Amino acid sequence: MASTDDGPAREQGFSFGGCVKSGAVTLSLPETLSDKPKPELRLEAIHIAASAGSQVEEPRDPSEPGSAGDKFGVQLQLPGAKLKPLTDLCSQATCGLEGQNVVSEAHRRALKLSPESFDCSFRLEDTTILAEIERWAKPSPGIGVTAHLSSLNVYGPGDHFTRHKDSPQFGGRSFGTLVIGLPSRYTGGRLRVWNERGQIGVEHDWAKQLGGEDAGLQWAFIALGCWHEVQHVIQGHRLTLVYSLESSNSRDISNQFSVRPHEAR
Ligand SMILES: O=C(O)CCC(=O)C(=O)O
Ligand SMILES: [Fe+2]
Repeated sequence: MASTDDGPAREQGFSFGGCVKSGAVTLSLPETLSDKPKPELRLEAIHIAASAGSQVEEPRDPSEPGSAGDKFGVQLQLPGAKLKPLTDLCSQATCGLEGQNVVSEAHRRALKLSPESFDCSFRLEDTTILAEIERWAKPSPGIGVTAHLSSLNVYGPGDHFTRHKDSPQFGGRSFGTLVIGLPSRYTGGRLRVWNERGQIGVEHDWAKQLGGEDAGLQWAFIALGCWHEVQHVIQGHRLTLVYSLESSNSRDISNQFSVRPHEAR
């Protein structure tokens, strides 16, 4: 898989991203009943024109309180995929509030699945993404990067994640988060990132880029300590793989990753 430069966003060392070429991505889910075949979802960002009989999701007022029960009542038709086997396995995503992990739809409304509950045909190691993160986010040589898959996130209409900072992990060796956007059609759901002082913002608007002839997987790096949010999804489903990034260097490196590149190099 090749990776492409995303221009101005890359100038901001605290968050940058790109696109890796990819065909369809398959998600394999555990068998729910022993006599049923293992469910598989094939995700492709191909636009399907609405036709008679197809179900279309209505945009929802983001301020409208939603319940998990009605969230997937009307399903977006993903080509070759129905999301229900996936969403049935997911749980409501939590967020850290006053030191506690809680479900608060005001702060985060999304579903999530932990890595042991699915298998994904996307292989980060077959891409140049980690090499690019090492190259662009790393101020000094010799720092290796390890990515730990933390979850698959599913954002349906009205779902979002308000502005937050990710928690440090790995005894001070985490330096950021990698988000991979799986191919699906949706609107809204922009990922906005600000530097740690909240002054400069970068926007990763993947919905705009999906579904073209050369659709690929979008990715974004978010340096630890930076504010970020996922804006409300309006239509469709936004599916992301989220990785925590660990540095092989045991020094506290978070400050080095959050400076702008022209200051760092
Ligand atoms: O799904 C995303 O785009 C980002 C999720 C996020 O910020 C997180 O999991 O901490
Ligand atoms: Fe986050």
